[in-house]
Amino acid sequence: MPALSKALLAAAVAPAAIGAALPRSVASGNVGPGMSSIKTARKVDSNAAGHGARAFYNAHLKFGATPPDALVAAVAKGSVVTTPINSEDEAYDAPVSIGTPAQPFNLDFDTGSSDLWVFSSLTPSNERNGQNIYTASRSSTAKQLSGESWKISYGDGSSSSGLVYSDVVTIGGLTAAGQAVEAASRVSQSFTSESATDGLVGLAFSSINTVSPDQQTTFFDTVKPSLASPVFTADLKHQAPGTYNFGFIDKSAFTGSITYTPVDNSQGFWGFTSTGFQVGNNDFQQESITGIADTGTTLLLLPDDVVNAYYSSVNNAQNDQSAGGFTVPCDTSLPDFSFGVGNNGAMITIPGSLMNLGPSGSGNSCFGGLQSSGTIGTNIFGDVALKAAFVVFDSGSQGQPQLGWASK
Ligand SMILES: Cc1noc(C)c1CN(C)Cc1cc2n(n1)CCN(c1cc(N)ncn1)C2
Repeated sequence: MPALSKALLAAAVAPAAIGAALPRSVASGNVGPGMSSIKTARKVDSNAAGHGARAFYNAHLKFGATPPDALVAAVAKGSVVTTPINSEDEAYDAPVSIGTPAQPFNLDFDTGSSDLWVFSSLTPSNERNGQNIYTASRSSTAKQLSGESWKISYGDGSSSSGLVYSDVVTIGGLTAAGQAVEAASRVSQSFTSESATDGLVGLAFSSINTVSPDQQTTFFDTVKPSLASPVFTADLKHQAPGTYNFGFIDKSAFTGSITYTPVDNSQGFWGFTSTGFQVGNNDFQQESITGIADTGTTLLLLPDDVVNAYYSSVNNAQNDQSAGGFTVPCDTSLPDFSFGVGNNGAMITIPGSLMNLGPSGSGNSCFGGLQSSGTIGTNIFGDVALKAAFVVFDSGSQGQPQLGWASK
């Protein structure tokens, strides 16, 4: 390409690029000598209604301007408290309202699945155990998606299935109108027994939502266009309330800096590769450990070599098949476990105290928080790992999805 036209092309692109970054009023006055402006047709996409507001809002922040109130209101953010369902931090529930008038639920936010499902008036009474139930006929905004159904099974063998409605879903002040609400017409025993949990909010990628024949979007994907930033964060705590935030990063919630690492979402999960591990103050062991960030799994499930390295440093630890895995003496102080993230040497350290999940149910031994990922087919960074970190689930603020990890 001859030099002149290359320069013109560069000049032609520059104002358009600057215009895209700045509020329109500034961009149109920005055409100077040797520059030209390109009128772009504004593509109106009803699904992306929030994109313009988000770009305008971010342009204000980028140039140190205070966004007008109306603009702040137009870019949504949400924040909801999440609480362990028991003293072993087996899962974390958060309050969710569905329908008009609002029907309240406590749902397990699960970054390892992508269905929002609830116990319902369709769930047989012998499969209920005090859970709140969704009754679509009592919601003026509920509409059944006719011909649609769902069926899901989880890594631990539990499962549920049912019919599908669209309704209004509100989490932490964020409202998703027309969200797919999957009403359970059956649930497996382990859900029946879990009286504290009324269902799940799937926060993995919508590509693995199970509604058929028309796959539905997760709550996060439904509200994403209106968010100030296409992210949510998980700040889980040990035996204490934590927080899920949507649309923003709370800089007061973590220490140091956030280290980002690319996400492989080809399987629908928040997949990433850890750079290795460290037991206590031993040397860091470089080892690519590919797995998923999964708030719906209680444990940290890693390869056998990692698990053996950890428990070989614990006196009287044993792989007790009657307990279902590695156990430790309950009065033992356990070594910390660290795993590497990103390519700058950053590590997340799980204190030894969080590596003990309490009585194993056999003898006076306690169940280890780190267990073998063995035959699962992937490693799983579940709650034992996630509660030691502030985790950013970023679906694309920089283009491709990424996970951010910070200590706290
Ligand atoms: C197990 C379990 N996890 O939290 C709780 C609560 C339990 C046990 N509880 C009695 C019942 C139960 C079983 C499951 N859940 N709840 C949550 C979803 N499950 C997942 C999600 C996911 N991403 N990966 C694997 N299973 C299985």
